Amino acid sequence: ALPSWSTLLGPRPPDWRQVLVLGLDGAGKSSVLHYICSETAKERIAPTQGFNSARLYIEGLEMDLLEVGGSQNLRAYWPHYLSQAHVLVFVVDSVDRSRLLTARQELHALLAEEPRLPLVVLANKQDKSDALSAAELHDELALHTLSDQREFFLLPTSATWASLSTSTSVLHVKSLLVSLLSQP
Ligand SMILES: Nc1nc2c(ncn2[C@@H]2O[C@H](COP(=O)(O)OP(=O)(O)OP(=O)(O)O)[C@@H](O)[C@H]2O)c(=O)[nH]1
Ligand SMILES: [Mg+2]
Repeated sequence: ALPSWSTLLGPRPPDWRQVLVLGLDGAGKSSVLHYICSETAKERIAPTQGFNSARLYIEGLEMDLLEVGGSQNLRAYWPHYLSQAHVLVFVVDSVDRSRLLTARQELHALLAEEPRLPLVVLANKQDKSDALSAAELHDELALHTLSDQREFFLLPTSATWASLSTSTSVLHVKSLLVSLLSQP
């Protein structure tokens, strides 16, 4: 087994929170992270080969956002990070109909391991004209089967610079994370 964080670096500060960001390759995880952490235009975002992380200090919290890449060979690593996460953000490409079933299976496999981990599903790429709506994704991802015990949110998002000032801005995700993680 890998050594735990506390073995390596001592105990986490009490205001430390980890946001685990997962989802299939190309869903938009790195883009979401980028626009949550920096409101600057970015032309190209490369596929994540391993991990991608960012730290935010916000409203008294030290929030680490950890993305594990979504390509098939990296998905095997996903479950390893669940136990230290305070919330799971699962990003879905709302246009990628052919892989919705895969996304659903991967998501439910993760949820089965952590019955109480709060979940935020992002119906991403809402700026595209053929995007499924959040309500359609709710059905396709079988989110009605989630237990009442789990805190759960589903947000329509667009992780693009042009969308930062719109109703699907990822800045709403940032606010949601702050309010979720500020709870004692
Ligand atoms: N139009 C549009 N494009 C997006 C959006 N989010 C991401 N993209 C694009 O989709 C592609 C993949 O985005 P990434 O952020 O790299 O996806 P990822 O989930 O990090 O993928 P991996 O790192 O390979 O697992 C990039 O070309 C992004 O610019 C969105 O909301 N709208
Ligand atoms: Mg990425």
